This record gives sequence, structure tokens and C-alpha cells, in this order.
Amino acid sequence: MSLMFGKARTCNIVTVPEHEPAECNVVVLGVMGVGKSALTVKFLTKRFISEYDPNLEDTYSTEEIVDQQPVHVRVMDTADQHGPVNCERYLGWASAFLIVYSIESQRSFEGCQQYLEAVTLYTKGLQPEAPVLLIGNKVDMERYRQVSKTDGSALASRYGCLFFEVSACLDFLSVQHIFHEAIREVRRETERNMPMRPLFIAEDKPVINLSSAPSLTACYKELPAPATAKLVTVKSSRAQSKRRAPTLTLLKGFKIF
Ligand SMILES: Nc1nc2c(ncn2[C@@H]2O[C@H](COP(=O)(O)OP(=O)(O)OP(=O)(O)O)[C@@H](O)[C@H]2O)c(=O)[nH]1
Repeated sequence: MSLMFGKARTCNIVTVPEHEPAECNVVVLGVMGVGKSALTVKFLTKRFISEYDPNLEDTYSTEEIVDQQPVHVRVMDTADQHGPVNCERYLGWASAFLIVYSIESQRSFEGCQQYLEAVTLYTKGLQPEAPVLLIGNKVDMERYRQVSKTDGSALASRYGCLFFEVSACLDFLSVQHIFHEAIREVRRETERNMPMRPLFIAEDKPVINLSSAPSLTACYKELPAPATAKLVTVKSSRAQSKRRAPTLTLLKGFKIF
């Protein structure tokens, strides 16, 4: 990048590469029992929980490095008892949505379509648009499969989402990959919508009479240093949660394998 010191320029606009989001709010949605808590806890702790409180809704925080870039991730593990009826608490808060169904439950697959409708209706036209990822969980239950991979993939295509099948009780890396992909999608979307930003705008300088000038170095105001890469916040609104001060101590009562 050339800053052209020593020459006055009129409204010289230099763009800088897009900044990465410093924060990413991921909302995990889906009907009861699909494994939202199990996926969330697996991502946060690398462990699988088998017992859970179905009424518990909470938001967890973690620091992640995704593609060598740090990001503060908040994950809201929702507990919608009646489907997507009171979505306001997370729609405006989310940077990305994971909509989960269980591959061994056709009912959960149908249920996730309501979430897809609600979320895509809300996010349509927003800039940046919050990415949506469709997740078929419990692939370890293959022999009880009711939802084919083709159907999952077709539904995702219909809504323009990424699609993954996974198991919260199998390997950690596949679960981590989903969350990281959500973060990558948020970054891509942010970059797509970042306006061209001026790095600096130099003022017009009056014509300088060199003979009367004391010295050349004093004639030019030093240009400001280029802005250093600063991480930006994607969303700053706060999540509403049924519980206060979420921490992983919530897992105390859970059976952890
Ligand atoms: N076999 C298997 N069981 C899973 C998996 N993920 C979750 N479960 C089980 O499915 C049940 C429901 O899991 P949760 O994580 O509580 O599901 P949830 O979507 O958070 O459910 P609610 O809190 O009721 O909305 C629990 O018994 C889990 O142990 C998985 O990948 N494979």
C-alpha cells in the first residue's frame, strides 16, 4: 500500500481489507430433543451430555480461533416449547443460526422447516444477512434413520443454507467444524457488505513557495498512520435468557461421558 508521503492529494481514498468480526452470536434452534444442548455442550467442552433439562435456555461464551483469527463466540441454546412463536429474543441478536433436526425423527425434520421459514423471513433483505446452517443430528442412529441425507440437502438448498449431518456423541471435530463454518459464513457475509472505507483523506494543500519555506520537511503535515486492523463487532445487542450469568457450571447436574 502506497501512502504517497510528501505529495498533497485530493480525496485520495484507499480501501483496506475487510475486518473480521470480533464477536459472533450463534443461535441453536430446533424442536425438543433433537440435540441442541448436546451439540452446544460438545462444542464448548468436547463432551457429550446424555441428561439434560429440557426447559433450560442459556447463552454461553467461548473464545475461538478460526482461521488464525480470534473470535468471541456466544452460543444461545434455545428451549422453544412451542416452536418459533417468540423468536424476538434471538432474531435480532443472532449473527448465525444453526437449525437442528434429528435424522431419526421425521417430525423434527418437519419442525425445523418452521424455523427455517421464521428465520429466513426475518433475515431476508438484511445486510449483512445472518447465515443459516441446517444440521441433521444423531447420525450415530443410522439404523433408525427417517430423514434421508438427500431430503436434508434438498431442504437446505431450498432455503439457501449450508447443510451438515453430525452426531453430538461422536467426534468433537465434526461438531466444532459446524460452529466454525457458521463463523466463517458470518465473516464472508460481513465482508460482502462492508462498504469501501477511506483509509485517509488528505486535504488540499496551498501551493508552497519553496523559496520562502524554511524547509521541505516542515511543509507537509505528517499523514496519520494507517488504521491498524481492528476487529469489529457484528452484533452488540444482548441476548435474553431465562437464566442469568450463564456459565458452564450449569453442567454440574449433567451426566458427562
Ligand atoms: N444418539 C444420540 N443421542 C443424542 C445426540 N444428541 C443428543 N442426543 C440425546 O438426545 C436427547 C435430547 O438431547 P438434547 O441435547 O437435550 O436435545 P435438545 O434439542 O436440547 O432438547 P430440548 O432442550 O428439550 O429442546 C438426550 O437424551 C441426548 O442424550 C446424538 O448425536 N446421538
